[in-house]
This record gives sequence, structure tokens and C-alpha cells, in this order.
Amino acid sequence: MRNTSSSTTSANDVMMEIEASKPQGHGIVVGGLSPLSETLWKEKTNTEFIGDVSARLAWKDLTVMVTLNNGETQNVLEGLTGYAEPGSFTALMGPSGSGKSTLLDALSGRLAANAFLSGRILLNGRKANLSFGTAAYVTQDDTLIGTLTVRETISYSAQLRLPDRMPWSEKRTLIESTIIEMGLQDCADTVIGNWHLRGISGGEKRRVSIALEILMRPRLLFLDEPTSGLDSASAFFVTQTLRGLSRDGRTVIASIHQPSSEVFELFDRLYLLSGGKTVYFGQASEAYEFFAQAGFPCPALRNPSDHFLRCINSDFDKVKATLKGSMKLRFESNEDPLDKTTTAEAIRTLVDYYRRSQYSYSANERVEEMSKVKGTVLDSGGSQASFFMQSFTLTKRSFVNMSRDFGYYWLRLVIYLVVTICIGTIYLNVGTGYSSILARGACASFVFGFVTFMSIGGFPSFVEDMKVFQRERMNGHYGVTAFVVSNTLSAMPFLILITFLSGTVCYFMVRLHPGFTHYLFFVVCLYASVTVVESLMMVIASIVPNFLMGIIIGAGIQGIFMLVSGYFRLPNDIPKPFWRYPMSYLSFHFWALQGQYQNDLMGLVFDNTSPDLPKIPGEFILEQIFQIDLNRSKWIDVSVIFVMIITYRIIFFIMIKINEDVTPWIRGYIARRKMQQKNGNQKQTIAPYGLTQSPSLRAYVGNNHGSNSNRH
Ligand SMILES: Nc1ncnc2c1ncn2[C@@H]1O[C@H](COP(=O)(O)OP(=O)(O)OP(=O)(O)O)[C@@H](O)[C@H]1O
Repeated sequence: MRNTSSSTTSANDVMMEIEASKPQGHGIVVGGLSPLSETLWKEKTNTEFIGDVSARLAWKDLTVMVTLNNGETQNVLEGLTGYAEPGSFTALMGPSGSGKSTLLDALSGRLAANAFLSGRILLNGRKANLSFGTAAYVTQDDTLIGTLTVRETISYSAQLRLPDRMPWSEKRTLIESTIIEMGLQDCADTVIGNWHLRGISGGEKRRVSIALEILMRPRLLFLDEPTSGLDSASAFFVTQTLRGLSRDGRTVIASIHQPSSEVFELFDRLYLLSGGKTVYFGQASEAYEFFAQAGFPCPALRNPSDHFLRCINSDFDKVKATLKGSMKLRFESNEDPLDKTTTAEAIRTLVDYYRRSQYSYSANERVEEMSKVKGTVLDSGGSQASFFMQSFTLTKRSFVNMSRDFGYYWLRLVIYLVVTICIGTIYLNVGTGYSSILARGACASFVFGFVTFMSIGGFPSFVEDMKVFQRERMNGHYGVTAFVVSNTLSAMPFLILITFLSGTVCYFMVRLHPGFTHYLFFVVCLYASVTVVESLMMVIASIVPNFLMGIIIGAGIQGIFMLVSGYFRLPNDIPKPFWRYPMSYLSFHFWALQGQYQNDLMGLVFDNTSPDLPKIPGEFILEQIFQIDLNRSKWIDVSVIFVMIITYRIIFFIMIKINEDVTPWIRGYIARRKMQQKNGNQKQTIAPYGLTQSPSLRAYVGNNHGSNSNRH
């Protein structure tokens, strides 16, 4: 790993400039802190503020309850209290399932739909919504666009968020320094990788995810297991970078699994969780003493962080029991306090000890102080790029991705061509014989029914896009409108190419109605029909983000639409009211077929059943056989499909907005009701801890006894 200090400085200079130019506080600036509070803060945190944009996060009595499949509820987090300050790096540690991710999700406002939160979370002494850019969050999953290189990924992200007026040279400095900071120079021009492209390693993906969030030097940064999948040198390097970021006055909170002793030494504060309860919160350097005081001193030659996790991981009880049953335990030693007790018992003791300790008391005190100091209302630190820049960059990025991903459109183009060649050969030169009347109808209904149906093949790629969108949106990288606009524009060239090529093959092999405008109508109508399926699938993806369920639902809806299209049952025979109104009118197949039948048959004359009988005009067939309203122009039919495209896109936009704005409000309301029901008038009373502990603790508890018991 190369030295990064110079690049860090230049990147920070650039970001400081941007921050200085940003308006803060939405007009409710309280001037940061009062002079007295500010002095107090500086004394206590030993930190200089960056202007007035530092992020001081405090949480009190945080409880998260989840509803399980069987309808029962379970507390995943119970009464957690803690804080994170500018200039400090707070590490969350605990065994698997202890609630680390849930705590990060709760703090960053991203809990799952079945999780309910109670307690207080304050940013600079105020309630705040930390999603959509106020805080950056690197989640456990690396949702990245597989076809882009590392440098492209970071560059697009920079263009999406940095101000338009910032010169490209400065943006480039920031991009390159971030690449260096995350040690990604060697793989900067390698693609991320997907199902058909071998790309960078899992550890490098992790570092790209972190790079995307530290790019904008967020004031408050959450990271869920940033060092997972990294070797010890990379883990140290990444942790060191995060610590460096915090030293610039940023607030960094990260959950970390099994850190090495070198990594552990980089933590300022440690939050130890077990079973959703606080085992320890305080200076990382004091955890050693805490465990010793609580009766679980770290044995010599054991890494302290391993010891802490060993003490609070109840799975060790099961491991021990299994080993005892099968062979003699070799690692027993008189030094290890855990040999004399079960881990479950150790956890109970530690949790209980912490609740009565000076550490818990100081945490509560500090949280109270922080709650009283009303600081700046931080604006969303998300994108500073204009709407046009966001839309342009997203369109470009999406277009590049679609053109490089073989599965997105190229494969579909091949399949479309194969299928339309098959249609062409089956209906080859269909002519105007008597039997061609039904053949033309069947051909049109197959093209507008089945060929458009094949568009759902793009749904998996679209779900991947949605995952990237959700990650970026939650971190405030861009707006919903920019995403909807860009998605529509970037797909357009591919859809035009696919529908015009396959439509042309089909049209000229079958020899449908001669004439350019007839041909144009056919391909435009095919384009509109394929696009409407894509738009419908976007709506489904916003409601059901699972690709298997999405495809099943999408296929079902299209099957129903096909049934009422007027081919399988003639329009006047479709049962009223439901199937005829509204279903057949909601079906894009209905409009496409009405238009295409007119387009194809009007003006043609067909043979009768026998040469002696008079020829049949197309208009007669349209009215009497296909039951088409000839007073309505075919161009109106195709316009209705375009209106449907716009409507689906608007519904997609509304669904995202509902998820973002209305759902949290409803969940908040339900949470309050559930919590009230569950807690009732329950009161927790905790007796002061016995004064048989360490002298320092005894003195402390003695001095603070009154306030301590009140606190609980
Ligand atoms: N939305 C939810 N619905 C049901 N159970 C949940 C939900 N969220 C969390 N849990 C449960 O809460 C516990 C804590 O989960 P969480 O993911 O926070 O743990 P963790 O400490 O981050 O684990 P890991 O280190 O393995 O990622 C787990 O048992 C998990 O199954």
C-alpha cells in the first residue's frame, strides 16, 4: 500500500472548499453552538469544528422490535444509549446476530419494513432524518455496476454529486486521491465484474464501496463491516483511512468483525453488543480494564478484541459442549475466566455490570449534554450537481452499462431476431387469400402478444439497476426524477434498435400491408408495446424487488392483458363489466391490436371462399369480423400506448416517493402503537451495583450514587 497523506490533503482541501461554499441549516442555523458550549465541546472532544457542519450523533434508549413471520414480536436491540462525536472513530463489535447492522440501520434511518424503532436519535441535538444524504452509509452488500471499471465507477459517482461549476481537473484530483486512499490503483482500470465478466476481488469491491462514500468526505459516515473480506494488511489500511477521515472532524461509526490487535488500536470508542444489549460503550483503550473489573480479565497472550468477543459470543457454549462430548478440551487454562462459567452467564454479568458502571453513567451524561446543545441543522450532504448533470450522467452511465452487458439488450436482440425470422417463415408472403384474413390476425396477435412479452427477460438486469439505485438514493446521490428520466432515455436507443430490426424482418417477410406509413406504424406500435412492458416491469420492480416474484407477477399481468386484447375473445364478446371495462381498456395489447388490424387490413381486398363470390374489402372484415371501431384512427390507438408508458413511469415515480416519504411515517405510527402496547407501564429499576469492585469504580459509584439510580 502506498503512502496516501499528500493525496488525502489535496482531496480534503477540495472538499473543504465545497463545504465552505454550501449553505447550511435551511435558515435555522443556531450558529453552531453558543460560545460557552463550544468551548466546552472543544475541551471535551478535543476537536475543532469544520465551520459549523460537524455531526454529533446521540442515541438514547434505542429499542428495535421486529415482527416475525408468525406474528410474534422480538426485540433485536434493547435500550441502547451511546453517542458518536466529530473527530472520533467508533467501532461496533459483537458476535454475529448481536444487532450491529440493526443499530447502524436504526441510526441511519434504514430499518426493514417489519422493524419498529423507539427511543431518541439526535443529530446536533435535533431529530433528523439521516437517510438521503445527511449521512453516508456503506452497507454490507457491494451493489455496484459490474460492467464499469473502478475508475469509471468513482468518476460517474463524482459527476453525479460534485457541483457542475467545479472544474474537471479538481474533480479528477478528488477521484484519483480517493482511488489512492483506498489502495485501488492497481485495479483502477479493471471492471467490477458480473455473471459473465470476471472482475475485481471481493475485498476490492468492498474498498470501492467505501471509496464511493468517502469521495464526498461525509460529515457522518456509517460502515457495516468495511473490513470483511479484506486481508489483515488491507483491513489495517482501510481502518487507518477511516480513522484519518475522522481526524478531519468527521464522525465515523463502523461495525467490525474480529479485528486484529493493530486494527483494534485504531478505534477511539468501542460499542460492544451481545444479543441486542450493550456490553460495553466507552474508550476502546479502557475496555481491557472494564473486562478485568467485571471479572473477565484478558489472559496473557490473547488479543484483547478476541477476548472480548470470546466472552460475549454465546455460540461458544455450544462449541464447548460439542467438544467436551467428543474430545478433551485442550485449550482450558486456569488463566481463562471463561473456563469457570458459561458464556451466557458471562454475558449476563457483563451487561448487568455495564448498566451500573461508570461507563454507562458517563455515556448517559454525555448523551444528555449532547441533547441539550442545539447545533446546526445539517443539510442533506448528498448531491450538489444540478438536475441536468445528474440526468445526463445517469443516462450516460446507464447507456454504457446496457451496451456492455450482453444480457441486458444484446441477447434480447438476438432472440427477437430469431423469433421474428421464425414468424416470417411461418407466415411468409401471407397474401390476400381467404385464409390470410385469420393468418394476419394471428400474426399480429403473436407479435404484439408474445414478442412484447419477451421484454420481461430484461427484468433481472433491471432489478440489479434498482439495487444500485436504492443504495445511491439512500445516500442522496441523486433524485428520483433524474433516475426515471435517465432510465427512459438510456433504454430508448436499444429498444428502437431491437423493435425496428425485428419489426422490419417480420414486416417484409410476411409482406404485411405495403407502404411506408404502414410499415412505420407497425414498428412504432411494436416499439411502444415493448416500452410499455418495460415501464410496467419498472412499476413491479418498485413494489416487488425480487426478480423471480417480479417475473411471475409481470407474466401474470401480461397474460390477463392478452386474454382481453380482442383476439382470443372478440371485443363485443368480452364479458362486461369487469373484463370489458376496465380490463380490456387497460390492456396495451387491446390498443396495439386495434391499431395494427386497421393498419394492415384497411384498403386491402381479400378473396372470398370461392372465386365466384365477390371479394371481401378489408373494412368489412375489420368491422364485422374483428369488431374494430373504424371511426377511431389507428394513430389514436398507438397514442394511448404512449400515454400508458408515461402513466407507468409516473406510477413508478409515485411508488418510490411513497416508499420514501409515506411508509416511514406509517411505520413510525405503528411502532409507537406497538411499543406502547408491549411496554405498558413497565418500569425498569436497577439497583446500584455492589461496592465490591475496583477501587476506582467503587469511588465513582459512591460519588454518583444518587444521580446514577435516578438515571435508571
Ligand atoms: N427485519 C428483521 N426481521 C427479523 N429479524 C431481524 C430483522 N432484522 C434483524 N433481525 C434479527 O436480529 C438479529 C440481529 O441482526 P443483525 O443483522 O443486526 O446482526 P449483526 O450483528 O449485524 O450480524 P452479522 O455480524 O452476522 O451481520 C438477528 O438474529 C436477525 O435475524
